[in-house]
Amino acid sequence: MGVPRFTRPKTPAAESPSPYLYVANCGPAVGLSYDSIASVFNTFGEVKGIYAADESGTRVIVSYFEANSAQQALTALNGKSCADLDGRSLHIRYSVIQPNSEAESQQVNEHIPVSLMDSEVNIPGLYLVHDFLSPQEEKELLAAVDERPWISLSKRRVQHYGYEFCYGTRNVDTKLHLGELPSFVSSVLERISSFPGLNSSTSILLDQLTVNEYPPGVGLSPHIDTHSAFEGLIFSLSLAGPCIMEFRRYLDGSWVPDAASSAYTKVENVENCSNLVRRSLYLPPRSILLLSGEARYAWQHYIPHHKIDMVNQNVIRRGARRVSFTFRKVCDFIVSPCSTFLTALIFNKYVLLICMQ
Ligand SMILES: O=C(O)CCC(=O)C(=O)O
Ligand SMILES: [Fe+2]
Repeated sequence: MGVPRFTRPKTPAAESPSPYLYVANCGPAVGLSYDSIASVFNTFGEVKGIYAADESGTRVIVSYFEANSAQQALTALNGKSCADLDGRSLHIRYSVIQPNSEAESQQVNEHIPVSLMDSEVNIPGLYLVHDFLSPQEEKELLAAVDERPWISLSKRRVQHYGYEFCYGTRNVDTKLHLGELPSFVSSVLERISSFPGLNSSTSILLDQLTVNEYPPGVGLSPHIDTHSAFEGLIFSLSLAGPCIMEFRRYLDGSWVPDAASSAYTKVENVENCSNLVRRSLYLPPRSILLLSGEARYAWQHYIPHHKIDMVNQNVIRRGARRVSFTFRKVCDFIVSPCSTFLTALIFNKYVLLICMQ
């Protein structure tokens, strides 16, 4: 957060000396840790930071305090084999700061530590259960959806069961019931009904399923599932490939009703990151995630658009595809932010409105 965004200059003319270097053939995906890169570049002057130049894991930005240090490093290291970096030949150019909007569209993010366990993420209401399915059950579920028609969105494919989710309104048409959830998810629903962590008296009724298929490098934009469309428990089963899911929440400030979605959104610009908290969780295949309470209502969740994820010091490839099954319960009545069916809950400093049964 708050880290400047850099890129490779588009034209050689833009390559005037700067304190920032774009270094190719260098990074965690080729076995070089940020620490080892920093120790080599530190010999030419004080390094301010090393950042991923993109999601490849093979290109980094080395940011110096002084342009002079960058110049020395470039002269000494460019195109030569570097003994302290496994003998790799680095390809180095000056880098430029990217305009914000461009950086945002590429979603070049500063890495945040990735948690493996729900308890490390420390978000109330978020639960992750590993190995919720066996490899055989995973195979059968994938085969079942692959036999059914997919709907192609611009970057991923989806299937809807129970009720169709409309991406334009981020809502469901409750009058258009597509039928019961398919029999191939019966055993999953049964296992969900005794989900660990939930109070045994909590009845778990789920009547909407969205299956998402993500090709490598495709993620999901930050969102909170529409408060008025779905009830309080959202289960997401991960199949085929892994990913990381990130969560973000504003620490303070006011939340306002969003007329289009009936969700609550924060007014300030997301790029003003000073009051934004982010967490990251690794979702392996066959795991299931539950978003409830604060995790469901207050935190946005999203999947960064990466082909590889850095999970601590390990490079994890996304795989040929990731397929998720998201189970939700559609709210039985239409609510608006002013509805008498709304009640206010206070989570930390801000107010959220949720629909009551
Ligand atoms: O793919 C996932 O695990 C999450 C999908 C999701 O957040 C959604 O459909 O709202
Ligand atoms: Fe979601």
